[in-house]
Amino acid sequence: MKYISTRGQAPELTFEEAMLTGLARDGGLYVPAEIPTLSRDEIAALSGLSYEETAFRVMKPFLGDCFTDEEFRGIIERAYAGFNHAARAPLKQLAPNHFLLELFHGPTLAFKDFAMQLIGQLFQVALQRRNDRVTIAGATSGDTGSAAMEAFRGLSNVDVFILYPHGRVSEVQRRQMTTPADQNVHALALEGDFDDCQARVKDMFNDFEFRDGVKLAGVNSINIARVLAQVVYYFSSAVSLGAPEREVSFTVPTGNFGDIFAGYVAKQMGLPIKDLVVATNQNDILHRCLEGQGYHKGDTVPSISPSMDIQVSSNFERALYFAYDKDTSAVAQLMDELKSGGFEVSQGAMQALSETYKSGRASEEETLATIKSELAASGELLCPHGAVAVKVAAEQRAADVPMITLATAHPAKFPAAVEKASGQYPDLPDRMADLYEREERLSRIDNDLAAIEDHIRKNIA
Ligand SMILES: Cc1ncc(COP(=O)(O)O)c(C=O)c1O
Ligand SMILES: N[C@@H](CCOP(=O)(O)O)C(=O)O
Repeated sequence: MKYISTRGQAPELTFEEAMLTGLARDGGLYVPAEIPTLSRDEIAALSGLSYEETAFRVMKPFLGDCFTDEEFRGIIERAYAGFNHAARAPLKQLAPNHFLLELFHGPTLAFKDFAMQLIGQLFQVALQRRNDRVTIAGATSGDTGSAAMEAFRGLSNVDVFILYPHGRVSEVQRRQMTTPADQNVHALALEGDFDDCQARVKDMFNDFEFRDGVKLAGVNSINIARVLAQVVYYFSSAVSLGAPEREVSFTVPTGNFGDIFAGYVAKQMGLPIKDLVVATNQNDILHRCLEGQGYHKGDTVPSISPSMDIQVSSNFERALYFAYDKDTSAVAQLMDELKSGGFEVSQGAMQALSETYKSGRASEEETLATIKSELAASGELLCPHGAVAVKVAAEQRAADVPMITLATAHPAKFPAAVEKASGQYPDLPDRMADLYEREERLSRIDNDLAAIEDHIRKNIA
Protein backbone atom coordinates (compact mmCIF):
# COMPACT_ATOMS: atom_id res chain seq x y z
CA MET A 1 0.00 0.00 0.00
CA LYS A 2 1.60 3.24 -1.18
CA TYR A 3 0.61 6.87 -0.58
CA ILE A 4 1.12 9.58 -3.19
CA SER A 5 0.82 13.35 -3.16
CA THR A 6 -2.16 15.13 -4.73
CA ARG A 7 0.41 17.38 -6.46
CA GLY A 8 2.50 14.52 -7.85
CA GLN A 9 5.98 15.85 -6.99
CA ALA A 10 6.73 14.18 -3.64
CA PRO A 11 8.11 10.71 -2.90
CA GLU A 12 5.71 7.74 -2.57
CA LEU A 13 5.48 6.64 1.05
CA THR A 14 4.21 3.77 3.19
CA PHE A 15 1.32 4.34 5.63
CA GLU A 16 3.70 4.88 8.55
CA GLU A 17 5.91 7.27 6.59
CA ALA A 18 2.90 9.26 5.33
CA MET A 19 1.53 9.45 8.88
CA LEU A 20 4.80 10.76 10.31
CA THR A 21 5.39 13.10 7.35
CA GLY A 22 2.12 15.05 7.38
CA LEU A 23 2.15 17.50 4.48
CA ALA A 24 3.86 16.20 1.32
CA ARG A 25 7.08 18.02 0.44
CA ASP A 26 5.48 19.44 -2.72
CA GLY A 27 2.80 21.11 -0.57
CA GLY A 28 0.19 18.47 -1.47
CA LEU A 29 -1.73 15.97 0.63
CA TYR A 30 -1.06 12.25 0.73
CA VAL A 31 -3.77 9.91 -0.62
CA PRO A 32 -3.73 6.13 -1.05
CA ALA A 33 -2.44 5.29 -4.56
CA GLU A 34 -5.38 2.85 -4.77
CA ILE A 35 -8.31 2.74 -2.36
CA PRO A 36 -8.72 -0.87 -1.16
CA THR A 37 -12.18 -2.43 -1.29
CA LEU A 38 -14.16 -4.70 1.01
CA SER A 39 -16.45 -7.31 -0.60
CA ARG A 40 -20.17 -7.42 0.20
CA ASP A 41 -19.51 -10.49 2.35
CA GLU A 42 -16.74 -8.72 4.25
CA ILE A 43 -19.04 -5.74 4.87
CA ALA A 44 -21.92 -7.99 5.96
CA ALA A 45 -19.54 -9.77 8.37
CA LEU A 46 -19.05 -6.47 10.25
CA SER A 47 -22.57 -6.74 11.59
CA GLY A 48 -22.64 -7.19 15.37
CA LEU A 49 -18.89 -6.64 15.80
CA SER A 50 -17.46 -4.25 18.38
CA TYR A 51 -16.34 -0.80 17.21
CA GLU A 52 -12.75 -1.91 17.85
CA GLU A 53 -13.00 -5.02 15.66
CA THR A 54 -14.72 -2.98 12.93
CA ALA A 55 -11.86 -0.47 13.09
CA PHE A 56 -9.34 -3.28 12.71
CA ARG A 57 -11.03 -4.77 9.64
CA VAL A 58 -11.77 -1.46 7.92
CA MET A 59 -8.35 0.14 8.50
CA LYS A 60 -6.06 -2.87 8.17
CA PRO A 61 -5.93 -2.82 4.33
CA PHE A 62 -4.59 0.77 4.46
CA LEU A 63 -1.67 -0.10 6.76
CA GLY A 64 0.23 -2.55 4.53
CA ASP A 65 2.77 -4.32 6.73
CA CYS A 66 3.63 -1.25 8.86
CA PHE A 67 2.12 -2.71 12.05
CA THR A 68 1.59 -6.37 12.98
CA ASP A 69 -1.99 -7.48 13.60
CA GLU A 70 -1.17 -7.85 17.29
CA GLU A 71 0.32 -4.35 17.50
CA PHE A 72 -2.62 -2.82 15.64
CA ARG A 73 -5.22 -4.57 17.77
CA GLY A 74 -3.47 -3.30 20.93
CA ILE A 75 -3.33 0.24 19.52
CA ILE A 76 -7.07 0.19 18.76
CA GLU A 77 -7.97 -1.20 22.20
CA ARG A 78 -5.98 1.52 23.98
CA ALA A 79 -7.35 4.25 21.68
CA TYR A 80 -11.00 3.65 22.49
CA ALA A 81 -10.70 2.50 26.12
CA GLY A 82 -11.29 6.07 27.37
CA PHE A 83 -14.57 6.55 25.52
CA ASN A 84 -17.62 7.04 27.63
CA HIS A 85 -20.06 4.89 25.66
CA ALA A 86 -19.89 1.13 25.11
CA ALA A 87 -20.88 1.53 21.44
CA ARG A 88 -18.26 4.32 20.98
CA ALA A 89 -20.37 5.85 18.16
CA PRO A 90 -24.04 5.20 19.06
CA LEU A 91 -26.91 5.88 16.65
CA LYS A 92 -30.09 7.56 17.86
CA GLN A 93 -33.29 7.78 15.88
CA LEU A 94 -34.57 11.33 15.36
CA ALA A 95 -37.47 10.57 13.02
CA PRO A 96 -38.54 7.78 10.64
CA ASN A 97 -35.45 7.01 8.55
CA HIS A 98 -33.42 9.82 10.13
CA PHE A 99 -30.64 8.89 12.56
CA LEU A 100 -28.06 10.86 14.53
CA LEU A 101 -24.57 9.41 14.83
CA GLU A 102 -23.25 10.63 18.18
CA LEU A 103 -19.51 11.13 17.80
CA PHE A 104 -18.92 13.05 21.02
CA HIS A 105 -18.38 10.38 23.65
CA GLY A 106 -14.59 10.57 23.54
CA PRO A 107 -12.35 12.35 26.07
CA THR A 108 -12.70 15.85 24.56
CA LEU A 109 -16.34 15.56 23.49
CA ALA A 110 -15.84 15.89 19.72
CA PHE A 111 -15.50 13.52 16.77
CA LYS A 112 -11.82 14.38 16.55
CA ASP A 113 -11.15 11.93 19.39
CA PHE A 114 -11.90 8.97 17.12
CA ALA A 115 -8.89 9.63 14.94
CA MET A 116 -6.69 11.52 17.37
CA GLN A 117 -6.73 8.87 20.10
CA LEU A 118 -5.83 6.29 17.48
CA ILE A 119 -2.99 8.22 15.87
CA GLY A 120 -1.64 9.14 19.31
CA GLN A 121 -1.13 5.40 19.88
CA LEU A 122 0.16 4.83 16.32
CA PHE A 123 2.72 7.64 16.70
CA GLN A 124 3.89 6.27 20.03
CA VAL A 125 4.51 2.75 18.71
CA ALA A 126 6.19 4.03 15.52
CA LEU A 127 8.40 6.59 17.30
CA GLN A 128 9.48 4.19 20.03
CA ARG A 129 10.42 1.63 17.40
CA ARG A 130 12.45 4.27 15.51
CA ASN A 131 13.86 5.71 18.74
CA ASP A 132 12.85 9.11 17.41
CA ARG A 133 11.01 12.23 18.57
CA VAL A 134 8.93 14.77 16.63
CA THR A 135 7.43 18.23 17.00
CA ILE A 136 3.75 18.37 16.14
CA ALA A 137 2.35 21.68 14.89
CA GLY A 138 -1.40 21.93 14.48
CA ALA A 139 -4.05 24.48 13.57
CA THR A 140 -7.45 24.43 15.17
CA SER A 141 -10.77 26.19 15.07
CA GLY A 142 -11.35 24.58 18.47
CA ASP A 143 -11.73 20.81 18.45
CA THR A 144 -8.63 19.39 16.72
CA GLY A 145 -6.41 21.24 19.18
CA SER A 146 -7.98 19.90 22.34
CA ALA A 147 -8.19 16.38 20.93
CA ALA A 148 -4.52 16.49 19.90
CA MET A 149 -3.39 17.73 23.29
CA GLU A 150 -5.40 15.06 25.06
CA ALA A 151 -4.00 12.31 22.82
CA PHE A 152 -0.34 13.38 23.01
CA ARG A 153 0.02 15.05 26.41
CA GLY A 154 2.68 13.58 28.66
CA LEU A 155 4.31 11.52 25.87
CA SER A 156 8.11 11.67 26.06
CA ASN A 157 8.83 11.64 22.31
CA VAL A 158 6.46 14.41 21.15
CA ASP A 159 6.05 18.16 21.67
CA VAL A 160 2.74 19.64 20.52
CA PHE A 161 2.13 23.28 19.52
CA ILE A 162 -1.44 24.23 18.63
CA LEU A 163 -2.32 27.51 16.91
CA TYR A 164 -5.87 28.67 17.56
CA PRO A 165 -7.55 31.92 16.50
CA HIS A 166 -7.56 34.26 19.50
CA GLY A 167 -11.13 35.05 20.61
CA ARG A 168 -12.76 32.82 18.00
CA VAL A 169 -13.15 29.50 19.84
CA SER A 170 -15.68 28.72 22.56
CA GLU A 171 -14.58 29.10 26.18
CA VAL A 172 -14.78 25.34 26.75
CA GLN A 173 -12.66 24.68 23.66
CA ARG A 174 -10.09 27.26 24.79
CA ARG A 175 -9.93 25.91 28.33
CA GLN A 176 -9.51 22.36 27.05
CA MET A 177 -6.35 23.58 25.27
CA THR A 178 -4.99 25.94 27.91
CA THR A 179 -5.47 23.88 31.07
CA PRO A 180 -3.50 20.62 30.54
CA ALA A 181 -0.58 20.74 32.99
CA ASP A 182 1.70 18.55 30.86
CA GLN A 183 4.72 20.54 29.71
CA ASN A 184 4.92 18.98 26.23
CA VAL A 185 1.67 20.61 25.00
CA HIS A 186 1.48 24.31 24.15
CA ALA A 187 -1.50 26.51 23.23
CA LEU A 188 -0.69 29.49 20.98
CA ALA A 189 -3.43 32.12 20.58
CA LEU A 190 -2.82 33.64 17.16
CA GLU A 191 -3.97 37.08 16.07
CA GLY A 192 -6.04 35.98 13.09
CA ASP A 193 -8.64 33.45 12.03
CA PHE A 194 -8.47 29.68 11.54
CA ASP A 195 -7.32 30.06 7.93
CA ASP A 196 -4.33 32.07 9.17
CA CYS A 197 -3.51 29.30 11.68
CA GLN A 198 -3.74 26.60 9.01
CA ALA A 199 -1.72 28.66 6.50
CA ARG A 200 1.09 29.17 9.04
CA VAL A 201 1.19 25.43 9.79
CA LYS A 202 1.49 24.70 6.07
CA ASP A 203 4.18 27.43 5.80
CA MET A 204 6.16 25.65 8.52
CA PHE A 205 5.99 22.42 6.53
CA ASN A 206 7.13 24.25 3.41
CA ASP A 207 10.11 25.79 5.26
CA PHE A 208 12.34 22.74 4.92
CA GLU A 209 15.12 24.05 7.15
CA PHE A 210 12.68 24.51 10.03
CA ARG A 211 10.72 21.36 9.16
CA ASP A 212 13.79 19.12 9.17
CA GLY A 213 15.41 20.93 12.10
CA VAL A 214 12.55 20.32 14.52
CA LYS A 215 11.33 17.07 12.84
CA LEU A 216 7.92 18.55 12.15
CA ALA A 217 4.84 16.31 12.11
CA GLY A 218 1.16 17.15 11.69
CA VAL A 219 -2.04 15.84 13.18
CA ASN A 220 -4.54 17.97 11.31
CA SER A 221 -6.44 16.18 8.59
CA ILE A 222 -3.40 17.05 6.47
CA ASN A 223 -2.39 13.69 7.94
CA ILE A 224 -4.02 10.92 5.92
CA ALA A 225 -4.09 8.63 9.00
CA ARG A 226 -6.53 11.09 10.62
CA VAL A 227 -8.93 10.78 7.70
CA LEU A 228 -8.67 6.99 7.43
CA ALA A 229 -9.50 6.52 11.11
CA GLN A 230 -12.75 8.42 10.48
CA VAL A 231 -13.81 5.97 7.74
CA VAL A 232 -14.62 3.41 10.42
CA TYR A 233 -17.77 5.03 11.81
CA TYR A 234 -19.30 5.28 8.34
CA PHE A 235 -19.07 1.48 8.20
CA SER A 236 -20.19 0.80 11.78
CA SER A 237 -23.28 3.02 11.47
CA ALA A 238 -24.29 1.91 7.95
CA VAL A 239 -23.94 -1.77 8.83
CA SER A 240 -26.06 -1.34 11.95
CA LEU A 241 -28.84 -0.01 9.68
CA GLY A 242 -28.64 -2.93 7.25
CA ALA A 243 -25.73 -2.28 4.87
CA PRO A 244 -24.64 -3.77 2.55
CA GLU A 245 -28.21 -4.93 1.77
CA ARG A 246 -29.61 -1.47 2.44
CA GLU A 247 -28.23 1.81 1.08
CA VAL A 248 -27.81 4.74 3.47
CA SER A 249 -26.98 8.45 3.10
CA PHE A 250 -24.91 10.72 5.32
CA THR A 251 -25.07 14.43 6.12
CA VAL A 252 -21.85 15.84 7.54
CA PRO A 253 -21.27 19.27 9.11
CA THR A 254 -18.27 20.39 7.10
CA GLY A 255 -15.38 22.82 7.38
CA ASN A 256 -12.00 21.37 6.46
CA PHE A 257 -13.64 18.54 4.46
CA GLY A 258 -11.82 15.74 6.33
CA ASP A 259 -14.91 14.07 7.74
CA ILE A 260 -16.96 14.06 4.53
CA PHE A 261 -13.88 12.91 2.59
CA ALA A 262 -13.69 9.93 4.95
CA GLY A 263 -17.25 9.17 3.81
CA TYR A 264 -16.07 9.30 0.19
CA VAL A 265 -13.32 6.80 1.01
CA ALA A 266 -15.90 4.51 2.67
CA LYS A 267 -18.02 4.66 -0.49
CA GLN A 268 -15.02 3.88 -2.71
CA MET A 269 -14.25 0.90 -0.45
CA GLY A 270 -17.64 -0.53 -1.35
CA LEU A 271 -19.99 0.76 1.34
CA PRO A 272 -23.35 1.37 -0.40
CA ILE A 273 -23.78 5.10 0.26
CA LYS A 274 -26.42 6.90 -1.79
CA ASP A 275 -25.77 10.54 -0.92
CA LEU A 276 -22.94 12.31 0.88
CA VAL A 277 -24.32 15.70 1.90
CA VAL A 278 -21.99 18.57 2.81
CA ALA A 279 -23.61 20.87 5.39
CA THR A 280 -22.05 24.32 5.88
CA ASN A 281 -22.82 27.25 8.15
CA GLN A 282 -22.90 30.85 6.87
CA ASN A 283 -19.28 30.39 5.77
CA ASP A 284 -20.60 28.48 2.79
CA ILE A 285 -17.74 28.50 0.30
CA LEU A 286 -18.02 24.72 -0.17
CA HIS A 287 -21.78 24.83 -0.75
CA ARG A 288 -21.37 27.59 -3.31
CA CYS A 289 -18.61 25.69 -5.07
CA LEU A 290 -20.66 22.47 -5.16
CA GLU A 291 -23.51 24.51 -6.66
CA GLY A 292 -21.18 25.42 -9.53
CA GLN A 293 -20.09 28.92 -8.51
CA GLY A 294 -16.36 28.18 -8.38
CA TYR A 295 -14.18 28.28 -5.27
CA HIS A 296 -13.60 31.89 -4.28
CA LYS A 297 -12.36 32.99 -0.87
CA GLY A 298 -14.21 35.66 1.07
CA ASP A 299 -13.96 36.91 4.63
CA THR A 300 -14.64 34.45 7.41
CA VAL A 301 -17.66 35.56 9.42
CA PRO A 302 -17.59 34.28 13.03
CA SER A 303 -20.56 32.01 13.72
CA ILE A 304 -22.13 30.00 16.56
CA SER A 305 -20.62 26.87 14.96
CA PRO A 306 -17.04 28.23 15.11
CA SER A 307 -15.29 24.97 14.28
CA MET A 308 -16.62 25.31 10.72
CA ASP A 309 -15.59 28.95 10.21
CA ILE A 310 -13.23 28.13 7.37
CA GLN A 311 -12.54 29.51 3.88
CA VAL A 312 -9.58 27.37 2.81
CA SER A 313 -10.92 23.87 3.22
CA SER A 314 -7.79 21.75 3.28
CA ASN A 315 -9.18 18.36 2.23
CA PHE A 316 -11.12 19.77 -0.67
CA GLU A 317 -7.77 19.33 -2.42
CA ARG A 318 -8.17 15.56 -1.97
CA ALA A 319 -11.72 15.72 -3.37
CA LEU A 320 -10.42 17.69 -6.37
CA TYR A 321 -7.68 15.13 -6.96
CA PHE A 322 -10.31 12.44 -7.46
CA ALA A 323 -12.72 14.73 -9.33
CA TYR A 324 -9.90 15.61 -11.75
CA ASP A 325 -9.28 11.90 -12.27
CA LYS A 326 -5.96 11.94 -10.35
CA ASP A 327 -4.51 14.70 -12.57
CA THR A 328 -1.87 16.02 -10.17
CA SER A 329 -0.79 18.93 -12.38
CA ALA A 330 -4.38 20.17 -12.58
CA VAL A 331 -4.60 20.05 -8.77
CA ALA A 332 -1.26 21.87 -8.37
CA GLN A 333 -2.49 24.57 -10.78
CA LEU A 334 -5.77 25.06 -8.85
CA MET A 335 -3.93 25.31 -5.54
CA ASP A 336 -1.66 27.93 -7.09
CA GLU A 337 -4.71 29.93 -8.23
CA LEU A 338 -6.18 29.63 -4.72
CA LYS A 339 -3.23 31.64 -3.36
CA SER A 340 -4.54 34.62 -5.32
CA GLY A 341 -8.17 34.19 -4.29
CA GLY A 342 -9.82 31.21 -5.93
CA PHE A 343 -10.45 29.09 -8.99
CA GLU A 344 -13.14 27.76 -11.33
CA VAL A 345 -13.74 24.01 -11.46
CA SER A 346 -13.69 22.40 -14.93
CA GLN A 347 -16.95 21.01 -16.31
CA GLY A 348 -15.82 17.38 -16.06
CA ALA A 349 -14.60 17.75 -12.49
CA MET A 350 -17.78 19.62 -11.54
CA GLN A 351 -19.84 16.73 -12.85
CA ALA A 352 -17.75 14.26 -10.84
CA LEU A 353 -18.15 16.40 -7.70
CA SER A 354 -21.91 16.70 -8.10
CA GLU A 355 -22.26 12.97 -8.65
CA THR A 356 -20.44 12.45 -5.34
CA TYR A 357 -21.57 15.27 -3.06
CA LYS A 358 -24.79 17.15 -2.40
CA SER A 359 -24.74 20.26 -0.22
CA GLY A 360 -26.71 22.79 1.77
CA ARG A 361 -26.20 25.63 4.24
CA ALA A 362 -27.77 26.83 7.48
CA SER A 363 -27.87 30.46 8.57
CA GLU A 364 -27.38 31.42 12.22
CA GLU A 365 -31.14 31.79 12.73
CA GLU A 366 -31.82 28.41 11.11
CA THR A 367 -29.20 26.77 13.30
CA LEU A 368 -30.74 28.20 16.49
CA ALA A 369 -34.25 27.25 15.32
CA THR A 370 -33.12 23.68 14.60
CA ILE A 371 -31.64 23.26 18.10
CA LYS A 372 -34.98 24.35 19.53
CA SER A 373 -37.21 22.31 17.22
CA GLU A 374 -35.13 19.11 17.47
CA LEU A 375 -35.24 19.25 21.26
CA ALA A 376 -39.02 19.51 21.10
CA ALA A 377 -39.39 16.82 18.42
CA SER A 378 -36.98 14.10 19.58
CA GLY A 379 -35.58 15.26 22.93
CA GLU A 380 -32.06 15.50 21.42
CA LEU A 381 -30.05 18.56 22.47
CA LEU A 382 -27.81 19.33 19.48
CA CYS A 383 -24.59 21.30 19.37
CA PRO A 384 -24.67 24.07 16.73
CA HIS A 385 -22.54 22.01 14.29
CA GLY A 386 -24.89 19.05 14.51
CA ALA A 387 -27.82 21.44 14.16
CA VAL A 388 -26.43 22.81 10.89
CA ALA A 389 -26.31 19.24 9.61
CA VAL A 390 -29.77 18.27 10.87
CA LYS A 391 -31.26 21.30 9.11
CA VAL A 392 -29.55 20.42 5.82
CA ALA A 393 -30.35 16.70 6.17
CA ALA A 394 -34.05 17.48 6.57
CA GLU A 395 -33.96 19.27 3.20
CA GLN A 396 -31.91 16.68 1.37
CA ARG A 397 -33.09 13.32 2.61
CA ALA A 398 -35.13 10.87 0.56
CA ALA A 399 -38.05 9.25 2.38
CA ASP A 400 -37.01 5.69 1.52
CA VAL A 401 -33.26 5.85 2.30
CA PRO A 402 -32.04 6.12 5.90
CA MET A 403 -30.17 9.37 6.49
CA ILE A 404 -27.41 9.33 9.09
CA THR A 405 -26.52 12.82 10.32
CA LEU A 406 -23.22 13.24 12.11
CA ALA A 407 -23.34 14.91 15.54
CA THR A 408 -19.73 16.01 15.76
CA ALA A 409 -19.58 17.68 19.18
CA HIS A 410 -21.26 17.61 22.58
CA PRO A 411 -23.62 20.56 23.19
CA ALA A 412 -21.72 21.42 26.39
CA LYS A 413 -18.79 22.63 24.27
CA PHE A 414 -21.02 25.51 23.07
CA PRO A 415 -23.26 26.26 26.06
CA ALA A 416 -24.02 29.90 25.24
CA ALA A 417 -25.49 29.19 21.80
CA VAL A 418 -27.30 26.08 22.97
CA GLU A 419 -28.87 27.87 25.94
CA LYS A 420 -29.88 30.81 23.74
CA ALA A 421 -31.61 28.44 21.32
CA SER A 422 -33.21 26.00 23.73
CA GLY A 423 -33.35 27.61 27.16
CA GLN A 424 -31.38 24.60 28.46
CA TYR A 425 -27.83 24.95 29.76
CA PRO A 426 -25.87 21.84 28.75
CA ASP A 427 -23.60 20.71 31.60
CA LEU A 428 -20.15 19.28 31.08
CA PRO A 429 -19.73 15.62 32.07
CA ASP A 430 -18.62 15.12 35.71
CA ARG A 431 -15.02 14.32 34.73
CA MET A 432 -14.69 17.88 33.36
CA ALA A 433 -16.78 19.65 35.95
CA ASP A 434 -13.80 21.65 37.28
CA LEU A 435 -12.71 22.90 33.82
CA TYR A 436 -13.59 26.50 34.70
CA GLU A 437 -11.44 26.41 37.86
CA ARG A 438 -8.29 25.01 36.25
CA GLU A 439 -5.37 27.39 35.65
CA GLU A 440 -4.86 28.46 32.04
CA ARG A 441 -1.48 28.52 30.25
CA LEU A 442 -1.19 30.04 26.78
CA SER A 443 1.01 32.30 24.68
CA ARG A 444 -0.37 35.13 22.52
CA ILE A 445 1.41 35.21 19.19
CA ASP A 446 1.37 37.39 16.06
CA ASN A 447 0.35 35.98 12.72
CA ASP A 448 3.99 35.88 11.72
CA LEU A 449 5.84 32.76 10.57
CA ALA A 450 9.24 33.75 11.96
CA ALA A 451 7.77 34.56 15.38
CA ILE A 452 5.92 31.24 15.51
CA GLU A 453 8.95 29.21 14.44
CA ASP A 454 11.11 31.04 16.96
CA HIS A 455 8.62 30.31 19.74
CA ILE A 456 8.54 26.62 18.83
CA ARG A 457 12.34 26.30 18.65
CA LYS A 458 12.67 27.88 22.10
CA ASN A 459 10.01 25.70 23.70
CA ILE A 460 10.74 22.20 22.44
CA ALA A 461 12.10 19.95 25.14
C1 LIG B 1 -17.62 20.08 15.91
C2 LIG B 1 -17.15 20.08 14.50
N1 LIG B 1 -18.01 19.79 13.52
C3 LIG B 1 -17.64 19.79 12.23
C4 LIG B 1 -16.34 20.09 11.86
C5 LIG B 1 -15.99 20.05 10.42
O1 LIG B 1 -15.27 18.86 10.12
P1 LIG B 1 -14.27 18.84 8.91
O2 LIG B 1 -13.25 19.88 9.18
O3 LIG B 1 -13.68 17.48 8.92
O4 LIG B 1 -15.06 19.15 7.70
C6 LIG B 1 -15.41 20.40 12.85
C7 LIG B 1 -14.00 20.74 12.53
O5 LIG B 1 -13.29 20.02 11.94
C8 LIG B 1 -15.80 20.36 14.20
O6 LIG B 1 -14.92 20.59 15.16
N1 LIG C 1 -12.67 22.21 12.78
C1 LIG C 1 -11.32 21.84 12.96
C2 LIG C 1 -10.41 22.51 11.98
C3 LIG C 1 -9.18 21.68 11.71
O1 LIG C 1 -9.58 20.53 11.05
P1 LIG C 1 -8.70 19.26 10.82
O2 LIG C 1 -9.68 18.17 10.67
O3 LIG C 1 -7.91 19.51 9.60
O4 LIG C 1 -7.79 19.03 11.97
C4 LIG C 1 -10.94 22.06 14.40
O5 LIG C 1 -11.78 21.86 15.26
O6 LIG C 1 -9.84 22.43 14.71
